[in-house]
Amino acid sequence: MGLFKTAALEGLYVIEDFITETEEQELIQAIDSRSWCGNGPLPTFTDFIVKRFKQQKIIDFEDEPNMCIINEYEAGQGIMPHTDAATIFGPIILSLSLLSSCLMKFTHSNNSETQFLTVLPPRSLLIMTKSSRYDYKHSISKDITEWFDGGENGEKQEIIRSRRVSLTFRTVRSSGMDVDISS
Ligand SMILES: O=C(O)CCC(=O)C(=O)O
Ligand SMILES: [Fe+2]
Repeated sequence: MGLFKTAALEGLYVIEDFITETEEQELIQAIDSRSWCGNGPLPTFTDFIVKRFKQQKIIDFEDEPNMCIINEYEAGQGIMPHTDAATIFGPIILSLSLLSSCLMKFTHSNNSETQFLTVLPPRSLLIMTKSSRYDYKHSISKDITEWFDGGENGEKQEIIRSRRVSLTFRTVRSSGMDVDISS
């Protein structure tokens, strides 16, 4: 398992093979077989992931995520640049990628020319903290084919996008819990 710090962006990490292929398949089956929208405790199929966060000391016990959002991207879909709301969510954002690789772009909020790209391979865990979490916007393009030339051996890596599912774990801050986001 390789933990690497991506492109010298403070607080950004990607852990490859955070889950196995079997676990990935089981998660997809669980996600595809039900409607998982709603409030309440995290779905039980995510229990082993949260346990692993603790085992690997990725989170402190008091920072245990209390929210998981599942995003699905078909080829040709992405997510616009944004910073996860600092007033609502805690300091650590964790995103587990399933099925397809993609590139995530980090653009500095005060200087759009300062950008970093990182590959999110399937089964990898993205850890976004500190500067990467607060000072940058993150986005995923709609491109079906992407190129990444920040690899270790300097070779360009081609990424062909297909269906990607991500599980993003966050801690809703207790003060944020009082915010009525339905109106
Ligand atoms: O799909 C991802 O990995 C990121 C999702 C995301 O940035 C969000 O839901 O705020
Ligand atoms: Fe986000």
